Amino acid sequence: MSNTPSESGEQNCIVDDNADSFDASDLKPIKKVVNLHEIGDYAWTPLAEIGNPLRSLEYNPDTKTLRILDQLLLPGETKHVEVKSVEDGYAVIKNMQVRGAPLIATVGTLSLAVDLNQEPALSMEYDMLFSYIEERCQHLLSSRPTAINLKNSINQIDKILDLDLRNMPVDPARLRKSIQDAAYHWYISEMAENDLLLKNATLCIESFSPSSNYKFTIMTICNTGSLATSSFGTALGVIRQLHVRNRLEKAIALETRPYNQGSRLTAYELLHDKIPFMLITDSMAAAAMRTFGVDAVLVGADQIALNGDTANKIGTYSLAVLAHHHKIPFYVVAPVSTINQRILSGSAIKIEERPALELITFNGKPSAPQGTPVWNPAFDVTPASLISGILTDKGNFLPENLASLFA
Ligand SMILES: CSC[C@H]1O[C@H](OP(=O)(O)O)[C@H](O)[C@@H]1O
Repeated sequence: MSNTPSESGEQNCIVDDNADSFDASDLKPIKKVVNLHEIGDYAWTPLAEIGNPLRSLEYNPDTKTLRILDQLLLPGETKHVEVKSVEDGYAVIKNMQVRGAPLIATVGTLSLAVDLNQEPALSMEYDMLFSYIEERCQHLLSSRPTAINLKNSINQIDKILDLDLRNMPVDPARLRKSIQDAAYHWYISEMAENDLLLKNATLCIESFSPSSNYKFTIMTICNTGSLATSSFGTALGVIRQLHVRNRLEKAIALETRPYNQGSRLTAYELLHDKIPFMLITDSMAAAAMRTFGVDAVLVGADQIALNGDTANKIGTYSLAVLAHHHKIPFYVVAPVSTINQRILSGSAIKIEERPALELITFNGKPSAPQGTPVWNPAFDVTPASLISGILTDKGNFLPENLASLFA
């Protein structure tokens, strides 16, 4: 937005429709992170030692069998679906039976491990198997374009393919096992990185506490918990940690139209864990910030550019603008596997558009006339200027310092 003084001295605002950042120069963005080495001793108990999360998936590495919790049916019905191939993996991701950037990567990669344990892969010669794996990976990648974790997990598979090709003599059984081991390693690593992420992020939030027993009120959007990861979650994982550490007053969860990850999934998780919270509509966010003394907004991510611009569920950008206006710290909580090292800014992030039907129906019933024209992007991009910090498994960063992770 730029102002050009008229002859009378009044200022005429010329709105720059292409401005990708909210530049309210009278409001300085809150930029503050703290890391473990700055705090010293920090009593920490991994959530895994406290309780079991809701499990979004079950994988048996011996039998190579995979089941996922069908999130389209939650909260009304708890039903598991077998994933027996990459095609099944593609379908459950595309249909959002599983969703959440970290979980998408883990389910997609494990579906490849399952696929290679049966025909036709089992009887393929090396060259055909190699091409088959490449094609199946590309198919998985086409399921949902914005969540970068899947691309990063498939990059690991590509590295194995390259290495295996140089390891003579070629052996299809060895190749299958390498890919299956890598998929399982990605799954186990996702859980390990979640613990580190929660330690770093919770420490950072707690370090802003005005007293040692202060309880935080945290606002969050979408679902970033055990139903978006293989473990306890990112932003919602921090809310879990604050609760078990007796440092949470309440969470304020946005329902997150139109898929309603907040009302259907986050409320489901918070009730399951008996965590104090309240559900609000997306349109209530500003009034809630003004009414309930929100201490911080914590959100997840689907893709983070090297400058810290962050793609996340649609509505996140408006939440960042509101947080900025209300002088509330706004944090992105995400594993490093959500960072896209190949892009410098958020303008390069491809935003997935979801089917119109998801916007004009609710629970299968019309919520708008058939044929209503809609715009239904699944994500938006929050500029780094509105982000107080990016909290990761490898440390907490001011957005402008994020690229140092890869220097
Ligand atoms: C752990 S971050 C999950 C991330 O993914 C969600 O999107 P979707 O439900 O469409 O997969 C949302 O953007 C969350 O922040």
